[in-house]
Amino acid sequence: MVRTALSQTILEVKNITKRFGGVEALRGVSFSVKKGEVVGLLGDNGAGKSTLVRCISGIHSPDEGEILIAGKAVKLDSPMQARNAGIETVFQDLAIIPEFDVVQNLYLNREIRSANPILRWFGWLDSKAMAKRSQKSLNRLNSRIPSLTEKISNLSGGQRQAVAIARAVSWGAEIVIMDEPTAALGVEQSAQVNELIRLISSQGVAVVLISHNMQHVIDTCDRAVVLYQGRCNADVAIGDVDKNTLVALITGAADMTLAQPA
Ligand SMILES: Nc1ncnc2c1ncn2[C@@H]1O[C@H](COP(=O)(O)OP(=O)(O)OP(=O)(O)O)[C@@H](O)[C@H]1O
Repeated sequence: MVRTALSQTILEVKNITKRFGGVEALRGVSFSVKKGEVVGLLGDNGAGKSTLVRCISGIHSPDEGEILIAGKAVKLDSPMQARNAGIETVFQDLAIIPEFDVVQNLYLNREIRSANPILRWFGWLDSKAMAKRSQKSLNRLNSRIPSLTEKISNLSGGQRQAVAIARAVSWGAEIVIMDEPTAALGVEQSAQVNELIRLISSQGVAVVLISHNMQHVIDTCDRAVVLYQGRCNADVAIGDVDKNTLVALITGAADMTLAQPA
């Protein structure tokens, strides 16, 4: 599926190198993502995908290279700095608390405190405001979540993903990175998550998606960036490749480095 991405480049990763002792996990990786674009980040086990995502999320500091947001170089030395730069990452564990309800999870660590100074002093939260804004965020995503007061443990895997994605975009993220969002889901739930990814991209959010599922990549992404042994092996429009080519790029049987845009 190919959609017209908005033309402004929002994320640029330039020549990122990251070493762990003697292991060079990333060797001069560059790629960029436009507003509203969905880019698949592919690669075999150990290719460097998680390390790259961790550099963009402020968890690892690259040894070399730079990251630009909307054309400006940014220092992402902590997850908070990445968040402040408009980058949200939905990791596989989703970082949601099963015993908490939907609103509590959407506002986890960012609770709205009561407007009343006395109640505020006692640490009271503004539940009404959080519920109202949560409803708005979920409406924006055409949510199928039954109730805001539903405990996360009662939701399906796809609905949990939806809560994690809603939390990411409800804070105004311009770039959302997702690590294997459909890995643990069945066919129908995966399709719903894909729909959600397309929806946020149509609202201008740039999405970087780690996936090992080629059909998912073909169905959801505009472009694929393939890592092989820490290097960028290809940066291709999904319309220009088929599943077999993607697999060949991932295993290193093919290399489209020369075909990449300058
Ligand atoms: N904290 C670390 N310390 C040492 N080596 C690391 C560390 N993190 C990653 N590596 C190494 O860096 C390389 C890239 O690993 P990375 O986890 O980024 O790959 P990946 O593409 O995400 O793999 P997978 O699909 O299996 O998650 C591997 O050789 C890995 O062993």
